[in-house]
Amino acid sequence: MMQTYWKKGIANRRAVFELYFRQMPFGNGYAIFAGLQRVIEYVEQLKFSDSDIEYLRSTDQFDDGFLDYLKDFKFEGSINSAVEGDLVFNNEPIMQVDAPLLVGQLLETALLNIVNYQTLIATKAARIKSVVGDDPVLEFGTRRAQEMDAAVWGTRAAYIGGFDATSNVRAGKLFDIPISGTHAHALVQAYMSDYEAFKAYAESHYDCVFLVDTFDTIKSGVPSAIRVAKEMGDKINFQGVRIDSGDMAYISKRVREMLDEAGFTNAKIYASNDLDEKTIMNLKMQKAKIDVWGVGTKLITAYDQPALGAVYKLVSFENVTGEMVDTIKISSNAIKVSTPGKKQVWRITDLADGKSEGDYVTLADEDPRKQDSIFMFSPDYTYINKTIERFEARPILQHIYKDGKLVYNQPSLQQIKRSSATHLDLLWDEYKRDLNPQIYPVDLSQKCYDNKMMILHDMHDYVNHLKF
Ligand SMILES: Nc1ncnc2c1ncn2[C@@H]1O[C@H](COP(=O)(O)OP(=O)(O)OP(=O)(O)O)[C@@H](O)[C@H]1O
Ligand SMILES: O=P(O)(O)OC[C@H]1O[C@H](OP(=O)(O)OP(=O)(O)O)[C@H](O)[C@@H]1O
Ligand SMILES: O=C(O)c1cccnc1
Repeated sequence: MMQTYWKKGIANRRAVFELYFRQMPFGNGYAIFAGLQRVIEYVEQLKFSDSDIEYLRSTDQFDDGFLDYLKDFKFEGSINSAVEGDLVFNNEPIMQVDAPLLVGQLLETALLNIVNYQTLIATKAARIKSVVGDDPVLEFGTRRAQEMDAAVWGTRAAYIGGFDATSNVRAGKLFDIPISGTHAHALVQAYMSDYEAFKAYAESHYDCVFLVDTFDTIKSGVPSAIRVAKEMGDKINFQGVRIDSGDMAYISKRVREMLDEAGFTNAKIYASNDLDEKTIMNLKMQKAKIDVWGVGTKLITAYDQPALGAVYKLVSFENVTGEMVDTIKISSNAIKVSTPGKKQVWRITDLADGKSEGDYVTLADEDPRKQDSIFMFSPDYTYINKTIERFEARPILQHIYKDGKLVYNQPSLQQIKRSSATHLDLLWDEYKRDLNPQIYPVDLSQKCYDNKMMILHDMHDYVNHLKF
């Protein structure tokens, strides 16, 4: 496509692309945006090396002139985006590229790859965090992640979404995420004895969490952990034990009794084994005595919904006379009809209660802050509407790149994580429940809606009059 644009002389025409997803992941009431840091890293290194160009030449698909042009390629144009940790919803732009057509086109797949994955994992993490409450929850997924990059960036996204620490030490180093972990069954198997293994571990570590389920949790694992903790006394910090199999409600209660009877009332019970928000909620209902949750596979692979499904669509394009013309993608499936025009998303907060009323999608030249009231209506069911009078409108898409230059000061990961929790506080609980949440309104301004309808009718007219 880049070669076509270049050869046909439209490569430098201004094009606006927007990235959005159509359905809320996991049936959740909100999603947590993540991926911007990696998008910036990607854009910063965007160029074609000599070996890239030689490779492209070897495919015999490209003109020499086009390949010469690629030698000096660099990102130019502007990117507006939701910022990491903010809440985002379906059918609203969460990233926007306003750039020469060829540049915007090149970014499509990379941006989708990054935002689709990281937003999905941050959202899954937030769902899990919502059921663990104040208990610590640890990211344990690296061994099951879809390769190493997913493990590291997925860990970062999970941290944004509410996880407290990770067993991925590289993610700890790269992003300053707290690291935490216990030990595996192999250590116990190497000694073929719980007691010998825990003793060896205790003699080589200060902080100790013993994995007690290798042979028999109640008969061997926990008694051995207690014995080692007593023998080592102050020489170690006996943090607790981890259970990784069996009926975790029953076993955790038994383990709690044993630890308490031995005087280790502060020792914590860690649990892992295919946990997710459903199992955790269920274990809590059963009053399982679990203090710390280790979650791996089902978080890092977004097990119950492995793709967010975000798309990247051309919404406006410069015509031959230099005017911007809004574009549409039509489908017989209503949800797949794109909304034309360069847009902005405004989070509307009712000043009376400080809670979010919904998101209001306008064309980019509209500013609801200049209005006394906003008429919000559902674009699918226009009879569902409301007028808001005392409100605050916060723009969700922020300037990240302007005319090729990075203009966004990236906050620290800690700030991002905190901002995510603050944004969630502004959402009514009805949108935050795990099961069948209320649907958060994402409404189009009248101007944006009318523009869409007009273009839709024009395109239908055009198609109906085609003759071949
Ligand atoms: N009391 C409980 N209520 C609901 N789910 C539980 C309870 N206890 C354990 N689970 C979950 O049930 C599943 C049990 O899986 P599975 O049978 O594979 O584990 P296991 O046999 O105990 O151990 P292993 O992983 O070694 O095979 C896990 O997802 C676990 O988190
Ligand atoms: O279950 P997850 O949520 O993915 O959490 C991580 C799992 O990884 C480890 O298991 P391991 O690879 O040793 O296999 P196991 O299932 O036999 O314990 C650990 O003991 C957890 O069970
Ligand atoms: O530290 C742990 O106990 C751990 C880490 C990753 C996966 N499973 C367990």
